Formats: sequence, structure tokens, C-alpha cells
Amino acid sequence: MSFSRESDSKLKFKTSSKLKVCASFEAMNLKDDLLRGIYSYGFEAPSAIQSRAITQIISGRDVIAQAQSGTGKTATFTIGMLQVLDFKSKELQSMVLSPTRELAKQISQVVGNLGDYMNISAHAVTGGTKTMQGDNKKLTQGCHVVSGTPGRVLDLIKRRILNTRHLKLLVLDEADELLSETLGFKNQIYDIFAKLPRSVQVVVVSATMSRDILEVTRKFMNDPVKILVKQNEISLEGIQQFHVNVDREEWKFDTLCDLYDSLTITQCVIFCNTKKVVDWLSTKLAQANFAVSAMHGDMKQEDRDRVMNDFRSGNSRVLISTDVWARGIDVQQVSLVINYDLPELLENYIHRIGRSGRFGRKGVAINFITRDDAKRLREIEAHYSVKIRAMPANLQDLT
Ligand SMILES: Nc1ncnc2c1ncn2[C@@H]1O[C@H](COP(=O)(O)OP(=O)(O)OP(=O)(O)O)[C@@H](O)[C@H]1O
Repeated sequence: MSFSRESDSKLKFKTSSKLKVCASFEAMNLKDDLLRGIYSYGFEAPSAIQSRAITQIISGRDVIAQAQSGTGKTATFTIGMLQVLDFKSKELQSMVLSPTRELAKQISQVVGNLGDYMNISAHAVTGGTKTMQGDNKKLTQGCHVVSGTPGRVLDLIKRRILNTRHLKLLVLDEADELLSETLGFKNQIYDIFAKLPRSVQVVVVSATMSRDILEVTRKFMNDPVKILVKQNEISLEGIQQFHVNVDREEWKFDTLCDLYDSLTITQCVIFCNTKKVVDWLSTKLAQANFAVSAMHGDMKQEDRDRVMNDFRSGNSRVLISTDVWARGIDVQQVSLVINYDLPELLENYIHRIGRSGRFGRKGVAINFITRDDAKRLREIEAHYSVKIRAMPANLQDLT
């Protein structure tokens, strides 16, 4: 991985110069019980973003941390956060916001795992449950870290169930999505900010960070340390990207059926642009006797949870979803991503394909291209400086 350099004068926002790089977790001067948690979780050495950003977070500065998908950004802010928590207090000290319930739960799990030897109390607050009794109980018992989706967090703050008075650290994961004009979280984020102590340290994290978003961060960040990646370096070399010309929409289904044997070698995620297509495609595949599962935002939360559990445990191997699955979800066995539909947002292309190739593993991404998609494919290639070649016949050897 390489980072944008200070010498790149064309960039308005540049990676901060002279950042300390820690080659090992020991070199970060972490608490013993935190180090123990890191090693027993299976980590040996820090990734590039971890070796640069963790000590910056610990120093108390605001931080903008961009790094390619699957390179360990969650552990970056989690380790930084765990190091600075005051475990003598039971007050809420850190909050992580992220765009989906599944991601918020996953982050809470990672915090719990890395903090396993620290007596950490972390709780996920997400929508989808009618009563807030569970949240109420957990939060009043004392909770150091909350990981949640913006709507539920704001609701709990307004109801005075979530007390932010002692909050020291706020993390915005998938920050560009949380702050985007179009997706509807931005106002909630601003409303949450208004209820936090003015001194709160802010860390923003994502694999994609547009100039507009960096501009927005100026409103609530104080002289942040910046670790950025140039646009043409965001794509991971370990993920091979291909296209299949399907010509017409109607021919996508047969193409997918032909590929089915390759999909089940490890695990695969198929992205569609609408919930309707997800439902239609999963029904049609099931009718043709292909085992698949499906998940989207209109499903009941208990069904979403069940599908996630099945997929995480490897019980289901092929998952069809919308962009609700595009960001952050970490299932290491996923080695193949199919864009049944090309994503509408350019950023989501890189997030979607990044569900494979986690932490240096190999991945393959296949894009179904109708005649109308050809231009869009070229846009993606140009934006990320990648060549998306025609799919080779030996696909099975690649995954
Ligand atoms: N230092 C490390 N050593 C080994 N594995 C690691 C290390 N850091 C993180 N991982 C693993 O790498 C995987 C990807 O990490 P993570 O989900 O934090 O990536 P990310 O950068 O947040 O990705 P995304 O952009 O998709 O959100 C996880 O399974 C995590 O446990």
C-alpha cells in the first residue's frame, strides 16, 4: 500500500508529513492487556494504516484515516480507543457511528474481542427493534463504548437513555457515506454532534474520501492528522476484476446460472441495485434449485440477523444483496463478488468488490455488462485507474 505524499502539490488535501510509523504493536506502547487481546485475536504485525494511525489516535488528535478496503481500519480505531479508555469509570467514553445495523454490530464485536482482557463493556445500538428496553438496561448498567447507527443513537440521546456527557472520542466509520448529501444521514450526524461535548476527539475513517467530504470535515474537526490514499491507488491489486458482456438484462440470469459452480468454491456475494431484483433473483435461483440466501433493508431484522449468521458461519455460500452489504462487512471467506448490476455510485464499486480479498487475500470481481453499461464500465476504469478485462475461461482457478 502506498500513501499520497506531501510533495504531490496537486492535492489540496494531503497526507500529513513526518508521521511516525510503528513496525510492531509493541512499538506503540500499548497496555499489556490490550496487547494480549490483539495477539490472541490472531494479529501479528500492524497493517500500513494501523502502523501510522493508531498512535495518532492515542495522542488525542483528530484523525482522518483512509485506507483500502480490508486493510484493518476497524482495528485501527478500536485499538486507539481501547488504549485511551479509562476503565476505572463506567461512563460512556467512546462512540462509533456506521451506516448499517450489521456493521454496527460487527464493530461492537471487534471491540469486545480486542478488549477481551480489559473488562470492556461495549454495546451495539441499532434500529430494527421496537422497544429500547435492551439498550436501556445495558446503557444504565455502565458501558464504555457504543457502536450504533445514527438514527437509533440520536433517538437514545434525545430520550436521555444515552448519556454523552463524558464522551471523549467519536468515530465515524464509512464517514463519506455518513456525511454524503444524498443518503440522509448527514443531518442526523450534525444533530448528534450538537449533543456532544465540544472537546470530543473525532476520528473519521473510510476507504473512499472525496474532496467534498474532506471539505465537510473541516466543520467539525480540529487540525486533523490526515492519512490519505490517492484515487488511483484505492483499488487493491489482490482483487482481479473482470467483465462479462451479457448484452441484455434478460441474459444476466442464464449467465449467473452458468457461473454457479464457481460461486460455491468458497463464498460469494452478488450485488443488485434494488430490493426488488434481489427478491426476484433469489426466488428464481431457488426455483432452479440453486442454494442461495438474500438480504436487504426491507426484511425484518430477525431475518437479516439469521441470514448474516448463516453466511458468517459458512452455512450459506452465496448471498444476494443490495448496497446494504457494500460497506465494511467482513467475512474473510468471501473470494468472489458479482455485480449483477453495476453500482449506481462510483464509490460503492470499490466497497462492493472489497468484500472479497480481505487483508491481503485473493479476490475476484465480475461485472455483468449490458450494452447500456459499457460507458459506465469505462468510467469506473478511469476513476480507479484499473483495467477490467473480459472474464477468462479458467475462473475456477482464480478464486
Ligand atoms: N494486523 C492484522 N493482522 C491480521 N489480520 C488483521 C489485522 N488487522 C485486521 N485484520 C483482519 O483483516 C480483516 C479486515 O479488517 P477490517 O474489517 O477492519 O477492514 P477495513 O479496512 O475496515 O475494511 P472496509 O474498508 O471493508 O471496511 C478482518 O478480518 C480483520 O480481523
